[in-house]
Amino acid sequence: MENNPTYLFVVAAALQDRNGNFLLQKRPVGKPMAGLWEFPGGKVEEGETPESALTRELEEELGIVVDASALEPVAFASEPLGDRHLLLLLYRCESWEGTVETRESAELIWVAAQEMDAAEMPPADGPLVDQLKLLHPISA
Ligand SMILES: Nc1nc2c([nH]c(=O)n2[C@@H]2O[C@H](COP(=O)(O)OP(=O)(O)OP(=O)(O)O)[C@@H](O)[C@H]2O)c(=O)[nH]1
Repeated sequence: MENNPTYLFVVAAALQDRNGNFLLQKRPVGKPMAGLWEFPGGKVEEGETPESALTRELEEELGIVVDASALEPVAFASEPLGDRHLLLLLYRCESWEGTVETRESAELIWVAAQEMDAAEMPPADGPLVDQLKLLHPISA
């Protein structure tokens, strides 16, 4: 019988602006996969729900306040990552309070899902981007 994998439980946001573009941030130097573009987010900590973890991460990383009810599940990734197994839940969010600005000296870009193939992203993100391409346009 195989050992159970150790899960790396991560939540991330596809923040969408009024033009339909999504926010990507560059992973800072010093972290694994530094330099790759990713959706803002991070690990779910003990005692947190996925949604509370994501609202915490968005405030820490970008200085915005998001209501959990504004997080719309859109895709997930499940795949080996090093000696662990990544479970990543991606939510779309198109409403928040405050102005998006990095609190972690990360580079930020707003980009259409159709243009994300040009951005170098972690391997788990390819299928997530494909799902974003299928989404309906944002509500007027
Ligand atoms: N935030 C985010 N993480 C991703 C994405 N794709 C992906 O494979 N990951 C992986 O998910 C994990 C997230 O961990 P992290 O180190 O960013 O989380 P964190 O902010 O809680 O980090 P820290 O507390 O260690 O500083 C990393 O292994 C990262 O490579 C993505 O699009 N966004």
